[in-house]
Amino acid sequence: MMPLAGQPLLTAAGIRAAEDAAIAAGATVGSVMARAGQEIAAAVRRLAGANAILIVCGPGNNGGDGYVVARLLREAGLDVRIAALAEPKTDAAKAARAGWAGPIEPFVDAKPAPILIDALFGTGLTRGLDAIPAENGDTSPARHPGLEPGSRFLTEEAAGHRVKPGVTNNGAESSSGPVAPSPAKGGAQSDRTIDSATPIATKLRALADAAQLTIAIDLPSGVTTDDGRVLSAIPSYDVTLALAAAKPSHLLQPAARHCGAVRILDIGVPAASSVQVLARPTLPPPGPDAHKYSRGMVAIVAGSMPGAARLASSAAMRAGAGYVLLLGDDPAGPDALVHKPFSTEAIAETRINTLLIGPGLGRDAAAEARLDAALATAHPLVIDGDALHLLRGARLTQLAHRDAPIIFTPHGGEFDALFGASAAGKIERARAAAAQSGATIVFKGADTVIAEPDGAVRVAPAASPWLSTAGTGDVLAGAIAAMLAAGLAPLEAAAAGVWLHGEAARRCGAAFIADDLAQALSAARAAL
Ligand SMILES: NC(=O)C1=CN([C@@H]2O[C@H](COP(=O)(O)OP(=O)(O)OC[C@H]3O[C@@H](n4cnc5c(N)ncnc54)[C@H](O)[C@@H]3O)[C@@H](O)[C@H]2O)[C@H](O)CC1
Ligand SMILES: [K+]
Repeated sequence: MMPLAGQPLLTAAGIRAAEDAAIAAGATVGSVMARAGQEIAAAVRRLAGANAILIVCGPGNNGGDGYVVARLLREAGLDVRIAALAEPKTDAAKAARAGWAGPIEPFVDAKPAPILIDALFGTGLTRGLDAIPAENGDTSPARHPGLEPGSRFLTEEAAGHRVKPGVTNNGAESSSGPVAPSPAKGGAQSDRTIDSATPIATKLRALADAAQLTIAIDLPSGVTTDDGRVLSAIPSYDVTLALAAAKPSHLLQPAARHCGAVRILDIGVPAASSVQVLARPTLPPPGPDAHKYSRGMVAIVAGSMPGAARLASSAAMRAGAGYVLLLGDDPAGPDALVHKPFSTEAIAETRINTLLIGPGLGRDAAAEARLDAALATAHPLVIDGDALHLLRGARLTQLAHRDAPIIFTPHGGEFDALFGASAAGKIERARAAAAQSGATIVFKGADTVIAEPDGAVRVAPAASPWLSTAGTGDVLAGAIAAMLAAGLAPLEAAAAGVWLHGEAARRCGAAFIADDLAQALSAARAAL
């Protein structure tokens, strides 16, 4: 089982191409499924201990994986039952089904077990779960008033989320040794009678609620593969075992929160992609000949809200910049922070390695003048906050003519204002914005996506939700500016800044403030 960091992210089409390449090299779908089954069964045995297992199988190859796993676990002496949504449709799934000697329960009538394994749908899911007619059960509108197959998806909000303590998306659970079943969960829910006439997602939630450990094979059934959408009111799993490679929906919200801890299983299908999970950066400490300018000089343009620029300055210093210059009228900040009034001469200082503009800049005429002066320099730029709002239109087009790197750090609102709102996935949107602007885009959020104009992408696993407090974006901008000033390429600088920011947040624990976060960057940097 591999953790996510640094791994390629493959779309449904990408994983099909990888599988085709493996088949061209001598594998068969059946041999790949057999290997997948072995890897999943080994992982389940480590996670589930000796507890009884229910595997729910769908009609495609995800269901096929389920049949193989069931056979292997039963051969290993475990108490395994299968409930099927429909007969297998693919040759490989039919062969896997034929290898299962035990009974098969109809999905709608399945009784829960302490361990639930979801093998209903994987990368082949095309619509919401409740739109799928169950062949072994009746989900017709006549039995389910209001359920029109193909026309009604339950909403996420309707689901309510089952949250289990101690399991995080980036892997807090042990990868060896059985997972001790949690104490009986929510008695009322565990004991409730499962109505065999409910739609698929409702039934799946009931089975999950009654289980002590839930494991999704490849993806939680009911999420898309490529863009993080949740199509039905599905449960949140404890563990998702990703086959061959991680998929974007393992990291993109809201799907990611349904995955639990994601582990990748090597099933002999090599995977490569320019879209990758954010990796821990390699940032060597300063060498013996280092001096303040060789470590990088960051200049930060202040504006009408000086606190934001100070936070960014503090972050740049503690992320490792050798010299931080605050250009504005605010004399406050640590003694190590150099202050100068803003002027076109001061901003043109040739020793500046990176100029950061936006935190607390304001949107008035003075702010516009400072932004135009910043854009007129030849410095590498990090553009955040208010400066992104002022960038719309002609200024954005002019940027394409600059030689030095530019990094934009928009949150969702700033991204929409700059590039337009869209229902497309976050990776696709960030890539298009990077290609259009020529800038490296750090599209912030619970699932930060970094995109380069050449199409390279890094996706960050979920960081601490406590980052949702004022000023943390200013800290991120400062950290990224320090990385760019140190000479890292824009993608690496953005990735390192995002990683340091997430690590600093982890170290801060709960209810921290942005000042604490900036302080914690020193320790995050020291951990590398
Ligand atoms: N990645 C690999 O190399 C391997 C992956 N394997 C597993 O196979 C699935 C993908 O299998 P596939 O058969 O393509 O798709 P699914 O099993 O996810 O389901 C497709 C199945 O379901 C039907 N369907 C989909 N959506 C709907 C809907 N809304 N309504 C009705 N029916 C629907 C569709 O028509 C198909 O019949 C992957 O995730 C892995 O788990 C293999 O092990 C091989 C190696
Ligand atoms: K699944």
